[in-house]
Amino acid sequence: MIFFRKISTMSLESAKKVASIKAVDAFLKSNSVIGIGSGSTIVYAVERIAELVKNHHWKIQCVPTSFQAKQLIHKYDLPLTDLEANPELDLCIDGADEVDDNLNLIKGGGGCLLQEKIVASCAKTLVIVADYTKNSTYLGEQYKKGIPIEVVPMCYLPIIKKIQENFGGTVTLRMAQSKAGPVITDNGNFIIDWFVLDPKFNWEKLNTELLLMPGVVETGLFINMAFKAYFGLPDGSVKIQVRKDQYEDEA
Ligand SMILES: O=C[C@H](O)[C@H](O)[C@H](O)COP(=O)(O)O
Repeated sequence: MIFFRKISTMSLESAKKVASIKAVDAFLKSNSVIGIGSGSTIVYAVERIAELVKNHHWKIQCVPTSFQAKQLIHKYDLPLTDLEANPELDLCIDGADEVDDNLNLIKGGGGCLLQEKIVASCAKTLVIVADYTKNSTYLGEQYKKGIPIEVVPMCYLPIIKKIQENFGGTVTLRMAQSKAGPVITDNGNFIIDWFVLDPKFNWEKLNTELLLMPGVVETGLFINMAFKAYFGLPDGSVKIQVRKDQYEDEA
């Protein structure tokens, strides 16, 4: 039993790695400013970025999307920058918790959605790297942990109540694992997770309505933002998916 579990964990990690390598090889160019996403998959992308930068003496600058991303940039000795020095990015590469068939995303499973969305919104191109478990037809098909929403701490309870009353489902405050109390984001806020994943939802409209609620800082719904997603598959190959309204100029 233990043996089989180990095999399946290894293949998931390899899937993250092959997807990351393929995406970075396709999109990374010298003299560019890159947004670095957060999570476990992005680690492989940063590893590959560092390899290419070192081997080809490329010049790039990296904008982090979280404390973790900043640490990764330092670890791999990549040049760190920010949106003040570089308000426009050439590329942002990031992971996702789920990707639907038109490249709408759920993000924030690791609590990093706000800076991720800001940095992605400043990039010409957002590329997603993920393993095969993230590749869904609709949001909520496989990701069962709810939609992460970052909120101002003082009003987490009224927001929970309003979301439940207005949209249904249940919303929970995300609690920390190794600390008493809630998860505190890199921005000093709380995360609530909304458990209603109805495939019939108009996610764009819903996202706008959530963002209009005072105290909601950002949602983990990334609608019409990603250009291309790379999914590592169990057999070692990579599936590439492009947003339907985008012109495909690179296979
Ligand atoms: O808050 C976390 C971020 O949105 C991550 O990009 C997302 O959770 C995917 O992470 P992972 O690559 O670990 O699945």
